[in-house]
Amino acid sequence: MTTPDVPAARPVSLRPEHRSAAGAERPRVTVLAGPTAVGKGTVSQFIREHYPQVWLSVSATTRQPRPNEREGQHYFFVEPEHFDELVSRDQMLEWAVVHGVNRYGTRRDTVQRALDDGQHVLLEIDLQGARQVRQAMPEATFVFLSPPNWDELVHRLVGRGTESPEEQRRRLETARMELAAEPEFDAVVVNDTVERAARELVRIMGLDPDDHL
Ligand SMILES: Nc1nc2c(ncn2[C@@H]2O[C@H](COP(=O)(O)OP(=O)(O)O)[C@@H](O)[C@H]2O)c(=O)[nH]1
Ligand SMILES: Nc1ncnc2c1ncn2[C@@H]1O[C@H](COP(=O)(O)OP(=O)(O)O)[C@@H](O)[C@H]1O
Repeated sequence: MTTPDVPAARPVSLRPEHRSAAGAERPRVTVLAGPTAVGKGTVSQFIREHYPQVWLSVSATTRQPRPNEREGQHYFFVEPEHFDELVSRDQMLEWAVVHGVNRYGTRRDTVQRALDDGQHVLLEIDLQGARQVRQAMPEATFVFLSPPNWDELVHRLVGRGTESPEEQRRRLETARMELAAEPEFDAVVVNDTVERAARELVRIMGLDPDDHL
């Protein structure tokens, strides 16, 4: 995990109308973070399929697409030069180098547009990005997705089979650090089963988990 040398994140505006009716203090932006392979992508995908009332941000990344991934659906796959340009033009709400090589970031304008449209925004990002959003938007809700236990996390990482043993070791080292950051978050959701975790997350967002497709 590398901390990028970026200036303090500039906020998108969170006006009163960006807060839900459930409470004046409940913001419409929720950040979901957690260690590698805990199931962030899986829970996010469940929410994408079942809760269209949630606007799930699509990140830009410099990494190569995996065979099952679609441009604009999982990520916007961009060249490193394009990513540089987005950063230098201050178009990233947050960004980070994740797992040592690739950059990932959230575009400020798309988040702003979703908020202006009255949507409930969910950002699935890494810990470094969550900390940047915390600076930019302290009113947002920060949710940590946690594994039932360490062995299950290892099992999920190995079972996914997308990383070499060397890369798995590296990610597990990072995961230990990430797990230690749990107290920084407003809420912890244990990803025991995908549906239960997704429902809990939706409830934390101030939405009705029974209101789904
Ligand atoms: N900071 C930041 N992290 C992101 C963003 N999008 C994805 N990530 C994180 O990047 C990491 C790698 O994601 P990915 O390449 O899909 O690999 P995987 O999560 O290990 O399957 C995960 O921890 C994501 O949460 C983003 O826009 N900003
Ligand atoms: N609740 C769960 N129970 C069992 N396996 C899960 C669960 N959530 C995710 N997985 C599996 O764990 C692996 C890692 O999930 P993924 O969503 O890729 O993690 P992340 O995005 O956090 O890196 C995948 O193989 C996925 O199918």
